[in-house]
Amino acid sequence: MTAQLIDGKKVSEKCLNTIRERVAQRVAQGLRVPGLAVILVGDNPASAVYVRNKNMACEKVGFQSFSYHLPNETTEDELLSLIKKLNENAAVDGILVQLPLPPHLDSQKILEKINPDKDVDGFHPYNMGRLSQRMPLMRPCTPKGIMTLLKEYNIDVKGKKVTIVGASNIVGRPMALEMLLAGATPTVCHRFTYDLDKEVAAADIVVAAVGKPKLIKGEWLKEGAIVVDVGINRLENGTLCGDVDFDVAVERAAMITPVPGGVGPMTIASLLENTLEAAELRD
Ligand SMILES: Nc1nc(=O)c2c([nH]1)NC[C@@H]1CN(c3ccc(C(=O)N[C@@H](CCC(=O)O)C(=O)O)cc3)C=[N+]21
Repeated sequence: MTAQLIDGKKVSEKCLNTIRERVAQRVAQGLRVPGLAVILVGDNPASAVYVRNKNMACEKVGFQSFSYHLPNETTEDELLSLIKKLNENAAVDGILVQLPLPPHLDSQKILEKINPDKDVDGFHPYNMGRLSQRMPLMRPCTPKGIMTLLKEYNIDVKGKKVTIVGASNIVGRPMALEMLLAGATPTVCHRFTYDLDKEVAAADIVVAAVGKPKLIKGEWLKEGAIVVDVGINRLENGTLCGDVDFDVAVERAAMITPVPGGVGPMTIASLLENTLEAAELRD
């Protein structure tokens, strides 16, 4: 069996079209265009690519985008005063501080200063707490995008065993909360997990979010599993590769997301959805 590809690029374009129409309706009603502010500190080359993709997506849907590229030496006070200014700016509905930040900046401390109503990443403890208590407001973009993608492909997660590999604040943990909310039975694996291969083999759905190329072997998968690969690893030859050994996995899985063109574009679609929702809530 060869797995069906889950086309995140296609689904994300459909999401962006819906957003574009809703923005046009807002404008027709005399409402303001949603505004998204993206702050990039330093010059991580991968971050620069993502920020460019976000700006292009904003343009596509008709959002106003505010882009801040600060030098690597930016101090905590300087970054906090920019966040304060954006919290107070009525034209800004969403604020995103691109991670990772340079090591001298404490990202947790900084993210907590974003007004939770404008926290379109969903990383503020208030929004994480809301999700953990089954009352989500702003939902972290990558897990949200994955839930949208599964729904588009009519994959019902209720009752399914879902193994999530990676327990980060930005993907693994909120992914587990989204899966719980949707009625799945999630298991979260991390660096101290014994027998990762057995945890993966038990899963109906595997979500890989560790950032280690081909860590998840195709042979581990249950025959007919659904595989969601969040990893974006740039190899020395310049090509991108996921956390799953795709070539073997594609022969065992029923469905699989490619890298690129899988989860990445859905993350951006969710970010724009969150920004539109933030604007609607602030109207
Ligand atoms: N505060 C914050 N929020 C984030 O949402 C956030 C972040 N920081 N830091 C980095 C990660 C990563 N991320 C991606 C966004 C788009 C693609 C994307 O568009 N990927 C395309 C192209 C990838 C490429 O060509 O490099 C694809 O997978 O097809 C990937 C990854 C958002 N992140």
